[in-house]
Amino acid sequence: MTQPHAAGGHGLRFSKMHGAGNDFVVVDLRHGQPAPDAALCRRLADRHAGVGCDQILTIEPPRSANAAASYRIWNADGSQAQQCGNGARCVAAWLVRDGVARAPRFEVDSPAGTHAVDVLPDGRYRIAMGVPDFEPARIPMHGVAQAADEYAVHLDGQALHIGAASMGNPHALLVVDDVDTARVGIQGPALQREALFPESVNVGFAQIESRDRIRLRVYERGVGETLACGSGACAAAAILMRRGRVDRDVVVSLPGGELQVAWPDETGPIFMAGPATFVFEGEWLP
Ligand SMILES: N[C@H](CCC[C@H](N)C(=O)O)C(=O)O
Repeated sequence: MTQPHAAGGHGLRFSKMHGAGNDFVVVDLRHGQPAPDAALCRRLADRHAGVGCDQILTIEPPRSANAAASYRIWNADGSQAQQCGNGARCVAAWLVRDGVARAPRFEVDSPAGTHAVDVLPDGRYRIAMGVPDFEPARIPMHGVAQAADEYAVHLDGQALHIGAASMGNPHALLVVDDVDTARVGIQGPALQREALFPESVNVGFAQIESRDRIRLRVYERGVGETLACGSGACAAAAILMRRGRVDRDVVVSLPGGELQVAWPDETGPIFMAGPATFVFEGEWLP
């Protein structure tokens, strides 16, 4: 596959960004360059021989009438994903810097839908992340007829109870007493391998500190544990709000930073606010 070439250069120009420590290579494909294939994504994501990132985000022409642009998402292992909350904020910041999106409010399209973006006075970005979906067939979960607050799974030699939701991408949640001692590296990949999740799953481990504060670690599909997961923060908050364990507006504290998640109306979108940071600009040499 030929390398997508930026105009004038020999290589692929990119922006390195992160959202609360979840880091990205952002590539502008609005001028017809081909999307990266799985092999190129793996090379870009490699933290020794490549740039190093959790996901690759592409900026592409809008798919809906009023959006400034659309984006797509590839994990470090080359697999494609339908949503990336931290990535959505970085795409929004990229579009504002590029001048194609006008603060304070515009829209972006993801594979999961169209999202309103608010540029907040403190420099954070708030994304309407869509309505969390608890329907097992759409998460997807295999062999589960009815949505429930908890599902029993036998994992890591224990009988565990998980929550599950889709933000366009699949999420499972385990509530733990202490995220610092949670068996993230064992139970995360083990749950991903379960037939229960035919498309694998992002696995969150949540400690409820108060009714308006959750600590969360996420073992992501296609990456492993990341410093933050925006769609995972939304899924965790939505699951715990639905169970009545937390209020409708919570701080989600992840190893890489804090996100604010609010879900005022169960029939409406869940909102996630947080930072988006530019780190450097680069050129990928073929
Ligand atoms: N690993 C995820 C995609 C990235 C999600 C995460 N980085 C976020 O901020 O939402 C998946 O395969 O569904």
